[in-house]
Amino acid sequence: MKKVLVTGGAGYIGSACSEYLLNLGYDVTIFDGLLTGHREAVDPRAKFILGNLSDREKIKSVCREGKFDAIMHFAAFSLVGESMKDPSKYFRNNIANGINLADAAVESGVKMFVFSSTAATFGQPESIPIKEFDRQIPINPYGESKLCFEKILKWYHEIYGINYAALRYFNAAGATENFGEDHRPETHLIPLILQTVRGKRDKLMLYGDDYDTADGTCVRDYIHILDLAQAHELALSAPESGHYNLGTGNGLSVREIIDAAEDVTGLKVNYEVAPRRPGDPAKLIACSERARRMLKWEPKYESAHKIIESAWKWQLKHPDGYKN
Ligand SMILES: NC(=O)c1ccc[n+]([C@@H]2O[C@H](COP(=O)([O-])OP(=O)(O)OC[C@H]3O[C@@H](n4cnc5c(N)ncnc54)[C@H](O)[C@@H]3O)[C@@H](O)[C@H]2O)c1
Ligand SMILES: O=c1ccn([C@@H]2O[C@H](COP(=O)(O)OP(=O)(O)O[C@H]3O[C@H](CO)[C@@H](O)[C@H](O)[C@H]3O)[C@@H](O)[C@H]2O)c(=O)[nH]1
Repeated sequence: MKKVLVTGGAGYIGSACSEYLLNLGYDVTIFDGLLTGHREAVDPRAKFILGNLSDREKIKSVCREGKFDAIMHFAAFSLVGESMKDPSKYFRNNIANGINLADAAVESGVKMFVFSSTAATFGQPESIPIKEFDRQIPINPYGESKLCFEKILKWYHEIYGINYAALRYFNAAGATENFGEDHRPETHLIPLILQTVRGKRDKLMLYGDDYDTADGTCVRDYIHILDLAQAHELALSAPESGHYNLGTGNGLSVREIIDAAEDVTGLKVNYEVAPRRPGDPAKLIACSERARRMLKWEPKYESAHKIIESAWKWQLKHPDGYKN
C-alpha cells in the first residue's frame, strides 16, 4: 500500500493527510482541480496533477499509468448551505465525478479506496453518541450525496471486490505546522472565531442559543486533522471493508469553543447571538469505538485547547491564508 493517489490533496484535510503519508515514506500523487483548494497547500514532495474528476478519460489514464495501491478520495464540494441552493452541483461532483474515479480505480486494479464521508449522512441523529449503524437520513443534498457514494462503494466492493473504508468525519479542525484551513468563503466556527479575535472580522455570529443543550448553543465533536490523517493511514490496512465514525466522543458547545479560544489567544471574541442557522442539528457527537477497535486508531489531540492552539499558530503564520 505504498503508492497512494490523493484526490483533493490541495484542500484543507487532503493536504494534511498527504503530508502525514509523505512523512511516513509513502509515494503520494495529488490529483486536484484547485476548485476550492490552493496550489500552495500541495506538499512539494508529492507529485501534482492538475485535473478535474469530471474528465473521465483523464482520471482513467492517471490511474492506469500510476498503478496505485490505494486511493484517498477527498475531492468534493462540502458547503451544506450551498447544497440547499444548488443540489445539482453537489450530486454531479460528489456522486457522478466520484463514479468516474471509482471506475478508474476498479479498471486499474486499485486495492483500497478510502473515502471522506461525513456526520452529515446521519441528519438529525436518533440518539447520542451516534453509532455506525444508526439510521442515516440526511437533511441536505450534501449529506445525501455522501451517503449515496458510501452505498456505491459498498456495491463496488460486492461486485468488483475493491476494498473500501468510508470515514465519517465529525467536525474537522486544527492545523499542522504547514497546512491549515483556508476555505473561501470560510463558514467553519474555529477559523471564524480566530479571524474575529485578529480583527479580520468585526464579530462572530453565534447561531442560536435556544437549543436543548446545557448552555443553549449547538454541541459538536471537533476532531484534529492530524487524527483524521492517522485514521486514513490505518484504514489502508483495514481488516474489512466498511464505514467508521471519526470523532473524539467529547461534545463541545459553541460557547465552550469561544471560551477555549479566548484562553488560547488571550483575546476576547466579539460575538452576537443570531437566529439558528437552518439545518443545524443541536448535537453531533461520535461513537468511534469501531475505528478504535478495528483500525487501532488513537486520537492524540483531543482537547479543544490543543486543536485551537494549532489553528491559531497557523493563522498567525498565514494572516491572509494561502497566497495561491
Ligand atoms: N471540513 C470538514 O469539517 C469535513 C467534515 C466531514 C467531511 N468532510 C469531507 O472531507 C473532504 C475534504 O474537505 P475539506 O474541508 O478539505 O474541503 P476543501 O474544499 O478544502 O478540499 C476539497 C479539495 O477537492 C478539490 N476538488 C473538488 N472537486 C474536485 C474535482 N471534481 N476534481 C478535482 N478536484 C476537486 C478542491 O479543489 C479542493 O482542493 C470533503 O470530501 C468533505 O466533504 C469535511
Ligand atoms: O459563524 C458561525 C459558524 C458556525 N457556528 C456554529 O458552530 C457550530 C459548528 O459549525 P461549522 O464549523 O460550520 O460546522 P458544521 O456545520 O457542524 O459542519 C461541519 O461538521 C460536519 C460534521 O459534524 C460536517 O458534515 C460538515 O461538512 C462540516 O462543515 C454549529 O453549531 C454552527 O451553528 C456559529 O455559531 N457561527
